[in-house]
Amino acid sequence: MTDHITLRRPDDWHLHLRDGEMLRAVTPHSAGFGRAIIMPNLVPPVVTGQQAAAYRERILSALPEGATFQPQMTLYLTDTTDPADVIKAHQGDIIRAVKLYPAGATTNSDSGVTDFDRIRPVFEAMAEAGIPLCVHGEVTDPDVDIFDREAVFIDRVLDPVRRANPELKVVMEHITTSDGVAYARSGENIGATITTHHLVINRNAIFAGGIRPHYYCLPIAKRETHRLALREAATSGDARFFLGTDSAPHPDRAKLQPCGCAGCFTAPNTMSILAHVFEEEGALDRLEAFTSLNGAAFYDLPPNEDRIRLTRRDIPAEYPATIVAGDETVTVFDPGFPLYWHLEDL
Ligand SMILES: NC(=O)N[C@@H](CC(=O)O)C(=O)O
Ligand SMILES: [Zn+2]
Ligand SMILES: [Zn+2]
Repeated sequence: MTDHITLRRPDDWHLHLRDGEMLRAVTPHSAGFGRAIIMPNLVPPVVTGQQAAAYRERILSALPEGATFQPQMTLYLTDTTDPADVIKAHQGDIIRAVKLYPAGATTNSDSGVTDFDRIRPVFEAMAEAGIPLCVHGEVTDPDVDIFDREAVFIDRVLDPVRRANPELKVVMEHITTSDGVAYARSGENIGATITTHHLVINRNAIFAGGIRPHYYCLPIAKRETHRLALREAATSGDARFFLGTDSAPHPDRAKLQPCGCAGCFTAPNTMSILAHVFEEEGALDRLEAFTSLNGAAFYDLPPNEDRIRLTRRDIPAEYPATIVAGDETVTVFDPGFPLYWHLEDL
């Protein structure tokens, strides 16, 4: 049995680091990644190049000594985003991508896009400059069942946007369904991130013996057939699929509420969980493609040069059940199985 694997340093193509005390508490847990696409859904959101540059500095100051982590910033697209500002921020090497949240789809998305016609000039400018659009792909129509919102988004929004802008590079963020997998496979200029937790849990986990707020995230976990489709895609080696953990910390106080926040905090144990999943699928030799090669290639970046090692030991890796952020605690995602793969920095 394989007992260790060496990978190029992984990247996380979808990450929430928040701000303030939370930023300082969670950033060290992602510092072992080479790069990460940093989500802009702060309060208020990161909408200008200037705000992205300032946020980048705050992230860099929260890194532990010696970390090589490079935050890749994004702008939060609104109905009033100025195409010229997007282009300028990209040319100035401040941003790597632009993030589309349909208004109201998820955490801190109130300023998201309500009118796709108004932002057409932004898409055109991005397509021309080769700036990827990262999409939270769920419709917000309350008449659409929450488990169908991704599939309906593909038909009603994503496919029309891509037909109107075939040159626009699009990342379907945190896909959760076989529909998402099939759509990502269907065309050009498209990629899809898959989270760690959606490879592990299906929707039963949210209701196992009672309500489990720490397994509630958006898009919500779907039925088992979809989890299996995600596993197949992630472990297939297909270059269109890559890791975006969507590690999304919330204070436990905000999760454990009558109306609790969506998000799973997976940064501390992601690589150990992924090694477990890929081993179960007999695909350890394709873990590096998923975590360290495919995403970089999509973003036209070279893979990281340095390496990490994962070693399988008899004693499970230890990780904290919660971390402290100022006066708050944040619960770490519990995959429900022991983690025998230990991560070492080389
Ligand atoms: N994934 C989540 O459940 N939550 C994310 C937002 C998002 O990525 O949609 C967050 O910012 O908390
Ligand atoms: Zn999202
Ligand atoms: Zn997210």
